[in-house]
Amino acid sequence: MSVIAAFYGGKSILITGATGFLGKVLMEKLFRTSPDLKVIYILVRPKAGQTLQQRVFQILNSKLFEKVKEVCPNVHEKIRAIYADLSQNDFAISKEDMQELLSCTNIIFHCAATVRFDDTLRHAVQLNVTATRQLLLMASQMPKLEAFIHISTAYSNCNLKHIDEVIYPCPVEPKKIIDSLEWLDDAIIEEIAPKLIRDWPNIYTYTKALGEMVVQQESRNLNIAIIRPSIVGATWQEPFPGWVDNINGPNGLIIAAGKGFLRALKATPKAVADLIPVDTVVNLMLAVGWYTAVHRPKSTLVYHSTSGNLNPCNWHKMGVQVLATFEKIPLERAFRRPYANFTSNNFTSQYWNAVSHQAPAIIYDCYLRLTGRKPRMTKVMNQILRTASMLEYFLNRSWEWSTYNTEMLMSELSPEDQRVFNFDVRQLNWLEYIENYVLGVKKYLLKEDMAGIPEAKQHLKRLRNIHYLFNTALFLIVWRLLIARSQMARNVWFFIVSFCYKFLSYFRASSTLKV
Ligand SMILES: CCCCCCCCCCCCCCCCCCCCCCCCCCCC(=O)SCCNC(=O)CCNC(=O)[C@H](O)C(C)(C)COP(=O)(O)OP(=O)(O)OC[C@H]1O[C@@H](n2cnc3c(N)ncnc32)[C@H](O)[C@@H]1OP(=O)(O)O
Ligand SMILES: NC(=O)C1=CN([C@@H]2O[C@H](COP(=O)(O)OP(=O)(O)OC[C@H]3O[C@@H](n4cnc5c(N)ncnc54)[C@H](OP(=O)(O)O)[C@@H]3O)[C@@H](O)[C@H]2O)C=CC1
Repeated sequence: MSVIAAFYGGKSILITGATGFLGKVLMEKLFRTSPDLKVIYILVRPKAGQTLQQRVFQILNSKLFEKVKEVCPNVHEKIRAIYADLSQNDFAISKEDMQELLSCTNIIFHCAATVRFDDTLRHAVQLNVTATRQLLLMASQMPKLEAFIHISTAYSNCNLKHIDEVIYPCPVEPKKIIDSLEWLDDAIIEEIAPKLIRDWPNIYTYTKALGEMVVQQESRNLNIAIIRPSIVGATWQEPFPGWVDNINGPNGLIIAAGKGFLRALKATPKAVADLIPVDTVVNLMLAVGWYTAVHRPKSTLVYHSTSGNLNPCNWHKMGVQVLATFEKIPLERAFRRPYANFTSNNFTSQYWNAVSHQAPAIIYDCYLRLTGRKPRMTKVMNQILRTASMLEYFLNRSWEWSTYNTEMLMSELSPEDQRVFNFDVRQLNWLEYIENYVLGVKKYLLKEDMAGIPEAKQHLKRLRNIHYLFNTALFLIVWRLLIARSQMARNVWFFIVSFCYKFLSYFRASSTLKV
């Protein structure tokens, strides 16, 4: 019997960000391995015209939860969705709900955050810093609380090259920033933001660093741990390989590459691609929850959930495998054939952007205009290039994350727990993982049917023929223009034609002789 699974039995667990990528996989694993848990409270806001109940219904009826329904048929009775908006005072939770949360919660997993790189400083601080402080305040009033697990990011200190499992101080106190945002107006805040974030690449990583500092400062006598995942990718094994449901991080770029929009990336091929499967992160979270509650370490422990130092993969290997998978399993209705290059050189990158991205988009938009349709490709292309440029910082650098605490925890687990809550990334086979990942993007994110693969392959063949035809036509036009204008080009042309003629005459003569 798994000790960790048994630990969560009978527990009341509070999860923020349960409707997000990580939150959903966390809930799934909890229900599957500890079906006898008491209740999972989730803090949810209505979104996109859906009520809380509709959102929960949709999650429970998704493919991700198919196995859970077999193991825990009354799963819907064990989820209690509580109306909450983490950017509001007291999270806008009703008095009765707050009372229940305060008196019953045993474990907290704080996953909610804004993960947008370009959010406003005000909103990112509200969510990634102030909300964390508020939740810690709530936690301090929970008599039954055993552990508070805060999810940060491995990139919260990406201004450093070597990152240890410790909380680093930020140049400006989070409290000072929170206070000043109360009276500064939005225009001034956006003006001072670049000065505040200094050598952090974006508001997201900066506010996640502030969030960690808040955890350290407001920890009181709570049992707290921080988990720092790197780039969270599709599931590796559980509940099935390749599950993914949003376009963050690599996912959007994989789609853009598969559809033939993105054919070059400014990336350093040898830089470490520090991806970590979402189920590995979740297994670590659950193990940390157990360890923090049962062993009560004296200080707040930080755990890195990264792959680079234990089982490194670089962008070259990843890119090649992504393309190899698209050869076997192409995406439907591609714009161009998937083909791409990683370049770390500015000039080459700009050249590829002009030739491989912008020019085809403009040509296609001209074609749409000529056929009476609305041009849209330039807009799509600009959006993709903007996203790629936002991720560039992470594609051109490598970091070293130490993993002493994570390895220590692994050694503390029983063999059964090491199997059920496996977070040993050394066992990951990258080629297999990436293939399943790409397949998952096609099936679960784009909802493409596997029966459409022969047609998708046929479509790629047509695109290849169009490509050859276009290049030949372009060559002939350029050549024709050159011949009309330059004597040298004419001389070269006559030389080639007479050479071919002589070659053909010789070939015909020698074949006649043989007969
Ligand atoms: C030698 C070489 C040989 C071989 C070469 C082979 C080459 C193969 C080439 C390609 C193969 C691809 C291989 C995979 C490479 C993967 C690289 C992945 C890098 C990832 C680095 C991530 C680092 C993360 C570090 C931190 C990790 C974290 O802690 S957390 C979370 C990460 N957060 C995010 O990812 C959020 C990022 N997104 C944003 O901040 C915003 O979306 C934005 C600023 C990028 C855009 O904002 P905007 O308001 O303009 O747009 P939005 O409304 O959000 O969306 C508009 C449309 O854009 C689409 N979109 C959004 N995000 C992406 C995306 N990531 N990729 C693609 N498209 C995206 C979105 O769908 C919208 O579309 P429409 O709805 O149609 O308008
Ligand atoms: N994905 C990644 O690559 C990585 C993620 N992380 C960290 O993991 C955690 C989870 O990330 P991930 O699941 O990918 O992110 P998602 O964007 O998928 O999920 C974010 C969650 O936060 C919730 N949320 C956001 N704003 C509010 C609000 N005002 N009130 C209530 N809930 C809100 C969202 O709810 P709603 O559905 O209503 O929007 C959603 O459930 C984050 O802390 C992130 O920093 C760390 C490293 C990498």
